[in-house]
Amino acid sequence: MYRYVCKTMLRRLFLSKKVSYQARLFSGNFRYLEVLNNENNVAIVTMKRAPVNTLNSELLSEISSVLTNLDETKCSGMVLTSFSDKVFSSGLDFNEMYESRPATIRTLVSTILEVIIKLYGSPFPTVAVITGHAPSGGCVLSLCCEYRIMVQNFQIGLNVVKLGYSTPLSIVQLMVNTIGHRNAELALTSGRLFTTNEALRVGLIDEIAKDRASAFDKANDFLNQFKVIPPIARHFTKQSMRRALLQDVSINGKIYVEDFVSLISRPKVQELIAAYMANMKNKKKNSN
Ligand SMILES: CCCCC/C=C\C/C=C\CC/C=C/CC(=O)SCCNC(=O)CCNC(=O)[C@H](O)C(C)(C)COP(=O)(O)OP(=O)(O)OC[C@H]1O[C@@H](n2cnc3c(N)ncnc32)[C@H](O)[C@@H]1OP(=O)(O)O
Repeated sequence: MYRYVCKTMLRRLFLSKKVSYQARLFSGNFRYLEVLNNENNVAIVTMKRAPVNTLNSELLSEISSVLTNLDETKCSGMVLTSFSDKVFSSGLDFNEMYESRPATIRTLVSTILEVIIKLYGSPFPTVAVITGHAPSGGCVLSLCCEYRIMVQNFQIGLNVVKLGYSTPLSIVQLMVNTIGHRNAELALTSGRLFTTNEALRVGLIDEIAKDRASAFDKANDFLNQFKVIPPIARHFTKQSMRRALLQDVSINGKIYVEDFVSLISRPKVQELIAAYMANMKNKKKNSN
């Protein structure tokens, strides 16, 4: 009873201030995400898994829940960003891929697949405000958004070949849809990470911002243009543009996941991941 009264009072308080009750409650419910609604009913979703927003199953599953909820509550738009001014996301968590049981890798991979489907196919407009490096899985998250604004002097790209595994077909397609076939082939086969300036030149991002605040201004400008567009017309047009990839993933998703799990589990790939992790640690030690 006491909990009910408190909840009702909180709800009235939030509604009276015209602040989204749902989104406000969200911010307390997640371990690795903060979700706030702005005055335009745009959800600002901030990843906050310190230090570098490594994408483990828990963070991904939180993103997935938020996406479902934003769809159900008909938000007007979403900005995906990072708490950090250095890293947007460092990609999938090696700790869930290295020396892990296939079931652990499977959970990780199917959860990112779930996020990809929901984010790429979301009815509301989406913007990635990339406040730092966005390698691999970090780049994938931003590619699923409709618009990418990146702060200067960082790197973004899909470096997965360097880890010894091939880029899954649908991820290749995401890249091709964004930067074209030729540029995608060159980038993916070499595992290239682009600087912010290079990323703009090739079309991997849409705008450069000098800092977080200016990136948010640009994100608002992007989202505001949709105020005069009927949402259904916008949504169907987005679906038409994205249908091929979404259909492929919903039909073949399970096969992609299993392929990825068996690829990651190969001893050679495990060795490469171990070497890559050791190299990261060494770099850090030498720079200290
Ligand atoms: C659509 C259908 C799809 C079907 C297929 C299904 C699924 C496929 C899905 C997606 C495909 C996309 C593939 C993704 C694979 C990956 O994402 S693998 C991860 C690749 N990531 C990287 O290569 C980046 C590695 N990290 C860095 O380069 C740097 O950390 C950084 C991001 C540039 C930041 O540097 P900074 O100096 O600030 O920090 P540190 O390097 O000191 O890092 C801090 C701390 O965090 C640890 N760490 C960093 N990254 C990871 C990681 N990815 N996993 C685990 N741990 C990580 C690092 O070791 C440090 O730890 P500490 O020394 O203990 O403090």
